[in-house]
Amino acid sequence: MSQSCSSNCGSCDVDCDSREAAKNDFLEPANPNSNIKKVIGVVSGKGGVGKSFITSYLSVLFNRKGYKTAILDADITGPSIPKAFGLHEKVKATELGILPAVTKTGIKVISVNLILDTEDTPVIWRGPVIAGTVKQFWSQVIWEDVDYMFVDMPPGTGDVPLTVYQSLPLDGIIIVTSPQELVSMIVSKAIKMASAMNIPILGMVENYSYISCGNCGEKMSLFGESHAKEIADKFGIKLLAQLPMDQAIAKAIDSEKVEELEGSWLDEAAASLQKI
Ligand SMILES: Nc1ncnc2c1ncn2[C@@H]1O[C@H](COP(=O)(O)OP(=O)(O)OP(=O)(O)O)[C@@H](O)[C@H]1O
Repeated sequence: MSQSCSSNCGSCDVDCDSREAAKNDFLEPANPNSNIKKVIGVVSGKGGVGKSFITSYLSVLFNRKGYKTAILDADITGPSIPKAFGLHEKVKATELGILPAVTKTGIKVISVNLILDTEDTPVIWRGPVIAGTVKQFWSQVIWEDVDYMFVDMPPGTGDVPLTVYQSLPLDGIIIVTSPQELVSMIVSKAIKMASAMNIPILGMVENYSYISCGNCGEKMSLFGESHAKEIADKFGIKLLAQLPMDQAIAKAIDSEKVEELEGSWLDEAAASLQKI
């Protein structure tokens, strides 16, 4: 702590014990029966860039490596994780807490769609209720023996990402983007929000970077020249991967078989994230 500390972290940028204590004030306690080693948030500046696919496939890769893996779907109004894994049964609860669903290969999942009466029931809840649900997914679910948890965040920089940043002990986030998004200020906002909250940014993933010609294999950019590297360099962030728009990906998600998908697109990203 600096000698001139006023205990007001909002007006000071020194990274000291006092700031760490202030940050921990908002942390939601995990269920007493949980044991979670690492928590990685997956965020995007806007919707539809493939954040849920990246969350799902990273989990699949970590699970294949032998890590006990889990997904907390914090995208309450647009949950797409259960469908990618073909999970449709409601989760059960005991007096100790909620038991997460388990996918065919053993990935633990919680999502609002595993709780609602029907999957097409819209979530018409106000912000604080949505944020409260995310906290409950952390504190009331029994996350027994998890090496890596991936949190699929709602897009944008609103109330729920803020709640996740404050309530969950994130080890870091990755930012998913697409070439067209980069021409706007949106990615910068997401990066700046995480920095303002002192959340480490582990890297950036650009989805829909190109398509490969089925005949000659030539890579074609659909949305013009990528600025991913430029943005990553500007903020001193690692560009972890650039993924193509690939029919096999869309097909695996649509047929609820993301666990059967084979592709090396995120291998290097996963190897880098393993080091945190
Ligand atoms: N690289 C890709 N190639 C082909 N299809 C993809 C790719 N990435 C994602 N998709 C498909 O695009 C759609 C949107 O992806 P996804 O749900 O992951 O986006 P999102 O960013 O999580 O959206 P939201 O923020 O609205 O939840 C899905 O149907 C998914 O299967």
